[in-house]
Amino acid sequence: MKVFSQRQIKELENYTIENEPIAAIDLMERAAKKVAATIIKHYDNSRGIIVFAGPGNNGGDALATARLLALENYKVEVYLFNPNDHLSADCEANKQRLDTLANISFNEVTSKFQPPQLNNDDIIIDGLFGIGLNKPLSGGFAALVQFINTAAVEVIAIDMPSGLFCNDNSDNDKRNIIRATRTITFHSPKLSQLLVDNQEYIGKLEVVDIGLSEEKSKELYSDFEIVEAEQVAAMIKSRNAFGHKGSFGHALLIAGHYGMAGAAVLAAKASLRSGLGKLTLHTPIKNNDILQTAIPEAILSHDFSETIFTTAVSSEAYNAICLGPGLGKEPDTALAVLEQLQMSKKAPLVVDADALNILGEHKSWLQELPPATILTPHPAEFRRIQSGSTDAFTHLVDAQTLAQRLNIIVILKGHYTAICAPNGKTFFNPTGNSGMATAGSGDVLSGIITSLLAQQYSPLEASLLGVYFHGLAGDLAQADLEEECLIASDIIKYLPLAFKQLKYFHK
Ligand SMILES: NC(=O)C1=CN([C@@H]2O[C@H](COP(=O)(O)OP(=O)(O)OC[C@H]3O[C@@H](n4cnc5c(N)ncnc54)[C@H](O)[C@@H]3O)[C@@H](O)[C@H]2O)[C@@H](O)CC1
Ligand SMILES: Nc1ncnc2c1ncn2[C@@H]1O[C@H](COP(=O)(O)OP(=O)(O)O)[C@@H](O)[C@H]1O
Ligand SMILES: [K+]
Repeated sequence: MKVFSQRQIKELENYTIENEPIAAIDLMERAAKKVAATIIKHYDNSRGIIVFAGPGNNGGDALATARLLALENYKVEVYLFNPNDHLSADCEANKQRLDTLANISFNEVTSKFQPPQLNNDDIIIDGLFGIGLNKPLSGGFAALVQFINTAAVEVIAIDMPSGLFCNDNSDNDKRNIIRATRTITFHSPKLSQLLVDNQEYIGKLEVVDIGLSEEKSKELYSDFEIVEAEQVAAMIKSRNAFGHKGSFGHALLIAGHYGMAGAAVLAAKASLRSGLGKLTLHTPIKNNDILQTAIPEAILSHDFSETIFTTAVSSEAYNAICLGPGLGKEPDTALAVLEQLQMSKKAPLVVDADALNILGEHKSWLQELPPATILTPHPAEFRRIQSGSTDAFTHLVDAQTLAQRLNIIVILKGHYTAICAPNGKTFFNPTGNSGMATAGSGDVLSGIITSLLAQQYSPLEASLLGVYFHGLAGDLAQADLEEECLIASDIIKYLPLAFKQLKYFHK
């Protein structure tokens, strides 16, 4: 599913109006019916509804929704804010349509606003501004947003929480953005709705279909996409019935300083549970007993050091290499990481965890990353290697720039993990849940991706498929175990089910 810009959504709307064809006011009515139906689904008509409408089409949606709810016997109080004595045509038309209804209290605010008394179980509908916002809110609208945000009632935003831009909010004044309980957005999620920073404004996101042209949606190009099950299911290779362990790749995992052998176990198990033929695990000598016991399927390669990684390994024998889980950051390990990067030009490479932290301390070494390398930073790791910013949109842009500059893939982990490809495209992953916010989940992901790389999936396929599988296994685990109880090993335990679900997606 593509994620469209504000301009593209407008284009889609105009195309639909001209070619369906449908009058703009009827498209607004269709949108409002979806909003009203969603509200009716969640809240019965004992709840008082206070509608705040702005002067544009978002306000028009809000007025139409107010009318539809009043017709369902909700008690509705409307405030239409029209400080410049100018309403969009369809907002004006919906204002006229309200006139015919007796059971709505309607107030048009042109200058002074007397805030209403609110009861605790009232619901505010925020229809001030949608995707047409063109500058941060200020003045009277900012004051109104602050009033709404201090009210102890549920707030439902239409299309966007008012004050939030569709893309970049890094310079926005965050005090002047509606903090909604629920946002009902039209057609598809907007970019800012996928970013962690904005969740406190969006609340629960619901996407409603308002019948915009599918033909035009297909035609429009977007750099941003949300991955779909069908798309990744189609990537899965069939397994040769006559295949032997050499047919399914030999991966090298360099992981686990003494005291962090668990990271190596998790990555190793996840790789073997994802179709890999053979795994060599390079690790300090002291990890021998625990690893031989915990993961007998892996072949061990011992470092010269008892406790840390100090010696790079020739990449010749391997189809994929993973460098980083639980590696530590000792100076000798850092030098070995540099050497490993220089020696890994032949096999596709995944760089994770402490190997990323080492790159953060030696930024010039990023130049040594072989083309098509996959980096898997969580936000703190990404800050160390690339971006001083704490803003999620800036992170995304910086990750895209890094991927393009070094011709690599950057997987920015989190809810809606962003997979930034070297050609400028970014894919958001829809699977996964907060139960996966538990130590070791990232090691599992590196293991899965490395395994897929070794099986000859392209770096982009391995990233998209790996991240999707990881999240799906987490979701299946969560369905049985509850988020609170999930640990990283459970993600591995549910990988077989995740594979099954995707492999038989089309059957
Ligand atoms: N795009 C679609 O497919 C559809 C859109 N609809 C609605 O239309 C909305 C977009 O409508 P509009 O383009 O009229 O835009 P909005 O209603 O979001 O806001 C535009 C109005 O607000 C003013 N404005 C923008 N930023 C301001 C600021 N910081 N301070 C004060 N005034 C400001 C603009 O000058 C304009 O008058 C969508 O969010 C959605 O709610 C629906 O009616 C139906 C379908
Ligand atoms: N709330 C969440 N929703 C979806 N996925 C999540 C969530 N929290 C964490 N994850 C996933 O779990 C993994 C955590 O990785 P990471 O932070 O590197 O863990 P660790 O370093 O402990 O192994 C990432 O793949 C991330 O996308
Ligand atoms: K809104």
